[in-house]
Amino acid sequence: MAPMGIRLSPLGIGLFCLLGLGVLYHVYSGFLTWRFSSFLLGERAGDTVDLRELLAVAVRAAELGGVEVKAVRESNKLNENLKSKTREGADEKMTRGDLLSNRKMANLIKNSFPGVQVNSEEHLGEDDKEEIYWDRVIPSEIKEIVKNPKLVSSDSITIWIDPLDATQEYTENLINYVTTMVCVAVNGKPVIGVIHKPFTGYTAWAMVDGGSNTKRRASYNEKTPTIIVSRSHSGAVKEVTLQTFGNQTKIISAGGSGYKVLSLLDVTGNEQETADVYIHKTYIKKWDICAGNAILSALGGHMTTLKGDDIIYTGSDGNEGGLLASIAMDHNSLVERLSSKISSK
Ligand SMILES: Nc1ncnc2c1ncn2[C@@H]1O[C@H](COP(=O)(O)O)[C@@H](OP(=O)(O)O)[C@H]1O
Ligand SMILES: [Mg+2]
Ligand SMILES: [Mg+2]
Ligand SMILES: [Mg+2]
Repeated sequence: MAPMGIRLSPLGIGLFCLLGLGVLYHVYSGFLTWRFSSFLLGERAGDTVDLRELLAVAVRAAELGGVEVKAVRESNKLNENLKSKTREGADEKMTRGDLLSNRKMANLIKNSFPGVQVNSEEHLGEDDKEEIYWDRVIPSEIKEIVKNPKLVSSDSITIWIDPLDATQEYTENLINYVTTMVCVAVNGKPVIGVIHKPFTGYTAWAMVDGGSNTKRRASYNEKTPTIIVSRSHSGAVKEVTLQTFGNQTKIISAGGSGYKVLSLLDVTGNEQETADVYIHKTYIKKWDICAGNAILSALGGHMTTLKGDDIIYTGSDGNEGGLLASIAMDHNSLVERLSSKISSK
């Protein structure tokens, strides 16, 4: 008999310890898995990263950012302010939705892959840092489509984040145009694209030579295409489009570069208009277009400057040459049709 009247059986002690270990494992497993695989995979500059993991974290980041975007819009406290002016003199707005989404997206990606270059539209200050990590679980939907890991050097990677695309429309409560986007470029080529619609919950993703959860439509009108263009940064795009494709050409004005790329795909049932070609005439930033470019490339489509040049997603954040995006069409012939009209505008 023990002094306090409690008999300590070795079996009981063993079971108690096992239970305790189980609880500790449950609480810390995500963190430990992350630490351990960081150690194994290595995310310091010059080491390798798995593109399939980057795809999974990009999807997670776009979804988490989307939660913030939606919550701020629903709170009606946008704290809208003027960030700057575009070259054409339009207001470049920023809201609490842009900032909070950026905070989630940029922290998640930077913390989980500290060795890769991340360029985000919004600034992440010291006070904005958050200890959030990806749990390193690749969703089964991704594993079923992208069967194998794809290792590349982390030095070759540039990630582009747009925490809220179509801010102008967001402030006008035209929420269907709004997306969050992540793009992974390898040696400047857009290879992974994620476009998420926070207000419908739809996410399109694709990896070049890897697979995609979205597809092209069954048919496109190449002869008299429906053209989708910007509603708030249009420049002379309508004029040029009508001169190129004729006065009967249907032009859709829509907000958001992510939204306009989705309009070229088979995403019916997600509150999407559909179009055949996306044209943008003014200056635009790489975080606005990289994800769409990657998705189109993965599906066999094209996004180029208006002159047909590839856009390189390293270095400066601006794209000077406008934008022409198409899929399942003779892209070169579109470039030729446009080029004579562009040079005179
Ligand atoms: N001339 C320009 N200068 C700077 N950004 C531009 C631009 N034209 C378009 N953009 C950006 O490209 C995105 C899509 O624009 P649009 O809706 O006009 O097609 C928007 O991104 P953000 O909302 O992320 O800032 C917008 O700010
Ligand atoms: Mg944008
Ligand atoms: Mg933005
Ligand atoms: Mg912006």
